Amino acid sequence: MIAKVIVDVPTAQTDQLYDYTIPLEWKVVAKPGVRVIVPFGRRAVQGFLMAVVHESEQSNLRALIEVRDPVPVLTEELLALGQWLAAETICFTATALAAMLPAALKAKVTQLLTCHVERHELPPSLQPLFVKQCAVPWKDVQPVLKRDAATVQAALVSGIVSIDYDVQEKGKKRTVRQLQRVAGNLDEQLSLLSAKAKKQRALLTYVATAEKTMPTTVVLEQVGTTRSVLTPLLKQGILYEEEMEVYRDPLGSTVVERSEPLPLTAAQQQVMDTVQTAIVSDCHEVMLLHGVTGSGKTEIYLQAIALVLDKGEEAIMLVPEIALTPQMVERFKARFGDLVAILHSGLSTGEKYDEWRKIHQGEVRVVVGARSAVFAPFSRLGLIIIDEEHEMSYKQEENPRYHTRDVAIWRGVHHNAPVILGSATPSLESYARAKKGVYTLLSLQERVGGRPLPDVHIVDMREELRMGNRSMFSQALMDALKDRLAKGEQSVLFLNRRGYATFVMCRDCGYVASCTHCDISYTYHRLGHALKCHYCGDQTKAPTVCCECNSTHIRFFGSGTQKVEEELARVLPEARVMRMDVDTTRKKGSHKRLLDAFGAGEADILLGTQMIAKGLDFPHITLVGVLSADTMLHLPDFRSSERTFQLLAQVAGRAGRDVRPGEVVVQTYTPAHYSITLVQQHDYEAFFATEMRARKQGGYPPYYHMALITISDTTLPSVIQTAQNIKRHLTDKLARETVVLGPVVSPIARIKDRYRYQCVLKYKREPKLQKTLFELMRHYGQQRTNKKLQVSMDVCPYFFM
Ligand SMILES: Nc1ncnc2c1ncn2[C@@H]1O[C@H](COP(=O)(O)OP(=O)(O)OP(=O)(O)O)[C@@H](O)[C@H]1O
Ligand SMILES: [Zn+2]
Repeated sequence: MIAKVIVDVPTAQTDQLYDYTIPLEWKVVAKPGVRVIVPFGRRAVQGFLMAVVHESEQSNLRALIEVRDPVPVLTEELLALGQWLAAETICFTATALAAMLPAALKAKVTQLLTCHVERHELPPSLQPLFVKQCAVPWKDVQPVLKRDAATVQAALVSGIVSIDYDVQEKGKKRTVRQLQRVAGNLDEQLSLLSAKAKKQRALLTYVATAEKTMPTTVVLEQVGTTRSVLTPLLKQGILYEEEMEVYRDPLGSTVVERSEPLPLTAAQQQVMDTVQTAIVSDCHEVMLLHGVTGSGKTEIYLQAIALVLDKGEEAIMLVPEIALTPQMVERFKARFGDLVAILHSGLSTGEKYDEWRKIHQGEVRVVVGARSAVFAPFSRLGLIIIDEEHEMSYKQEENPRYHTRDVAIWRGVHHNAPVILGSATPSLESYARAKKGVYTLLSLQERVGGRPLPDVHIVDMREELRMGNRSMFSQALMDALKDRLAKGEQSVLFLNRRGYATFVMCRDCGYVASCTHCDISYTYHRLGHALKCHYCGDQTKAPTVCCECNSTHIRFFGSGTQKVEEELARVLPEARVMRMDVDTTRKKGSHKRLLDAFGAGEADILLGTQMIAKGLDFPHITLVGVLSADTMLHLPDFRSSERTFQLLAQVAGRAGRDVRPGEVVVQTYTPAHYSITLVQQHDYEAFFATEMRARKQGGYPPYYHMALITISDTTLPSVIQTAQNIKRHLTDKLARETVVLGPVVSPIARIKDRYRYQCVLKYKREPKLQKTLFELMRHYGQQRTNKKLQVSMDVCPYFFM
């Protein structure tokens, strides 16, 4: 038997499969999808076992050293997906495969495989091993295996013994000892005990009559006794303890009340009919659900998932990281209870591993999660939903640089399962595809219950300044806030920034404090009076004198959430303000605590960043204020208008979701920009048309494809040299119609002491793209002379910085 292995070595020549013989002791576990340790050159490296075959064309095969998993961690489907992903995104297959696993499995430490006794019918050759304990390291079984392989295999196949990771492994699995009674008649067992041993009798009776097995500690507590009473019962073999795995529960002890499906509105029902047909007919189809904010998209997701579960299949529900609010999670837990696993970056490595294991072992059938949950190892996938499909966080910004939408569609095709993309403001790419009929377009034009979309007022901040108002709040916003305070209604203030001030500048010489390792200005944080670099994390004390001219006129520009909070306290001292940003939600569970408190009416104004733009569904919010709508509009990125429109529409969507109508005040310095005026008119169609014209004119997606190649190195001349070589190579190899822009210096010219240059490709059709980029990757990945050089490639770039 020969194992075909992809080794996890970034400098491997190609994504070639290397062949290894499988030693006898690993045969039972060496299946496609397990991680293995193999000899590679003079080292032992990790790899993925891709296939087991009978013959090899390679000569002088070496044996694999070890198998790391008792059962495959990747299904055959995911192995194939990994190969596709590597080719599509120009990265090594091993990198793509590793991206599908939870962090706990990415650690390089060797996990100990253990052999457990499951039933007391051990074959004689195995008995000596298990006299004292019911689990032994797998390596102890190997000598037996060499002598008597058939018996061991039979014991594994019939489930008398099983192989698993070492349960004691720290941080990976959590276990408790549970108390159980050996089978048999309770009265007979009681008769074995002395009549005077009242505590022992009580304990035994309790265990015998309890409805379910419980941890030993709980039983002892319930019976009101101690371990000393238990010990004799264990010795006599009437009770025994078993190590049981317990999952860490990310929701903690919160009890979620069950919810029932709501009767759908006519518009929802119409959408649901199409979705249902797709689900029932087992056909792959991509549906784009364009539904305005508050139109009841989530209820459709819930009912679609219920249909899939009825069919005995599984569903993946993807939400942007930032929208994965406790509110959202609870809606799914409330409907599907323990059938749901949750995956997001707020979980600890251990919690993520537990949630992943529930999926892997088939204990749950729905996963609600951020980007990487698209790789959930389900085998009977019936539906994938991507909520807020336009969100940038669906694009991974490190290798493999995939877009979640593409992966979801690949899996949908593989499983003959529908994919639903949902958004109030679909990405231009998706909407264009829906208009062309590539996706099925479904739409919900109105809010549930016929509630109106909020009135949007645009305030020209230049005008405010001219009238002498220099504060960060316009008169209109101030009046509206006061009005809500008087009525006891809630408001949301949205600021597209965090920190206290965006940058620190000397008013005399204009010097701006910036990071010494990155060409980016520092952000001032009031806590600790510190300057932080948001790129490399560098931190320093805020200056009191300018380091250029020694002036003391240092000013903190911009307005972060902290500064707005202070300002609010000054101008509206009676208002109870709650601030929600990265700094106030760092602690685990704080996100939920803040939102619960706001929902319970403990604050009048919720002030926050992106974090509050999405998914919030609070009935008492009647006012939304956007402090500065332009922050994103002027970024050097062709998608900046689209992002501005999407974000404003989302934030506005938080207002007036219940009986009382909502109002939105948008403060801006560019009131005439179509991204802003069309939000006021709630006109996505018009925005789409206008923006599509701009894209066509500029030669941008969805009319053209783009690819971004970023070159970075520690010295400027070598970056420029390499960038020019790359440009030449691309121009030589690619079609004449393909435009190769650059090399130019990247918008952020230096990060972590590395200089950065970029080339941008624009093309309609470029059959040689993959091949050419792989050549570059291999060439520069191998150049050992200069380890500092990095060339990164992104074939669907979302960040051009
Ligand atoms: N059929 C229905 N009957 C009554 N209420 C409903 C119905 N469908 C949805 N709702 C309620 O309407 C509100 C808005 O629905 P939901 O949050 O699903 O909208 P959404 O389209 O997902 O919004 P957003 O995109 O803004 O997050 C919720 O409070 C929800 O419980
Ligand atoms: Zn820095």
